[in-house]
Amino acid sequence: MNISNSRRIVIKIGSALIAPDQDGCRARYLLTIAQFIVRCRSMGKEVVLVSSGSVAAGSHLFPEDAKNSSVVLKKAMAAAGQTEMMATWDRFFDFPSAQILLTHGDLRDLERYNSIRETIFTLLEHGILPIINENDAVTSDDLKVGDNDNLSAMVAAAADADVLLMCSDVDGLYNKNPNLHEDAMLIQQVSEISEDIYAMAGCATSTVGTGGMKTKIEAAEKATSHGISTYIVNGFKGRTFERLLLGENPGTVFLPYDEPMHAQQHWMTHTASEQGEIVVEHDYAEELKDHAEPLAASNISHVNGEFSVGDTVLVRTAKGERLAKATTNYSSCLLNFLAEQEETSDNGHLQQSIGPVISEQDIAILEKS
Ligand SMILES: Nc1ncnc2c1ncn2[C@@H]1O[C@H](COP(=O)(O)OP(=O)(O)O)[C@@H](O)[C@H]1O
Ligand SMILES: N[C@@H](CCC(=O)OP(=O)(O)O)C(=O)O
Repeated sequence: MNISNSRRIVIKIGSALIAPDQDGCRARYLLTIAQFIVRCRSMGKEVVLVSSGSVAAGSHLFPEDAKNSSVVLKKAMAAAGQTEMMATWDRFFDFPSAQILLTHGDLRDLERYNSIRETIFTLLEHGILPIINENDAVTSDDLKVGDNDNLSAMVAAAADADVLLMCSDVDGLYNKNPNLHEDAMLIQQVSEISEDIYAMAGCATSTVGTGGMKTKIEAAEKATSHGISTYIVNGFKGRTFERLLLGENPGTVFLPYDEPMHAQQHWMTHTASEQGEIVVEHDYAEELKDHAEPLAASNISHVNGEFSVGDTVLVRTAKGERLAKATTNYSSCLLNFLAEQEETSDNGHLQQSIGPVISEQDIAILEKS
């Protein structure tokens, strides 16, 4: 899938394109990108924008010595910069745009995730451009995605997009950081995201970027496993967008999986985070390596952490091997109670009397890492 034959595109814009001088938003690069969005829409494609840059855009409103800033100041910069960024985007368009600010706390909760999907679909249906960013002003370590590359991949999956386009400050993925190595070579196509691909990725070298190439590869893995073709391209160059409209690849393309995951399995694997762990007996672990099997209470060795009915849990072996993520039908409290009864009283049959702790369709088997 390329831009010319795509139906729904998520475009992610890095901070350096929004605020290249780190003193507020600049139109220098955004104008070309906005024109690209207008062209895509006039070709009948639906576009969702994931825009970074609120911190970079807001930093000039704070004293110079605050720039190497504390987390609290960064949140304040994000809150102030977000309005400036939205106003800048809005100036370029003669159609309405809408702001959606998200945290990982929102995306990993299935009810809120579905509500986000509905909002995106309704906006698109009415010709409104959704502009999404992490809600940096309210996040904590526990709640945040932390970088907009991974956020854009989660959004692309939620929006049922067929292309994810990450616009950065380099031409694509190189075999090593091109800003540090003159002989670095551009990788034009990645058909499988292996450890070797991750090994090529370094950190961000700009003062405004977050995550560098590592988070872009993580994002590509999330998106391609959902069947979404993923591009990393240079947003500084106008030619990038002309080539994309011609159906060409001006940067690096990551090919989608031949057999993408089902939506719920994808959400569990790549978006939901585990609330606790269920450690399973050896025989069940062996079966799970082959195929998803309902988990009976008697297959459980013990549980770790606190979780409620409907939460996502990690299923692992006693040795720590990560086997699957799954939705649990019982709380940790009830499972601990049953285990206690099994050990201390004649009520061991209680374990047999309940239904599966995890149902077959609620298991997402994890690839071996
Ligand atoms: N193998 C690599 N190929 C390309 N860029 C790399 C690589 N390793 C590290 N980088 C760095 O990643 C940066 C892009 O990431 P980042 O600064 O987070 O951009 P953005 O703001 O677009 O998300 C590049 O400017 C470069 O310094
Ligand atoms: N949410 C942050 C952006 C975080 C981020 O991932 O930045 P970038 O690496 O420039 O895409 C902000 O708006 O400043």
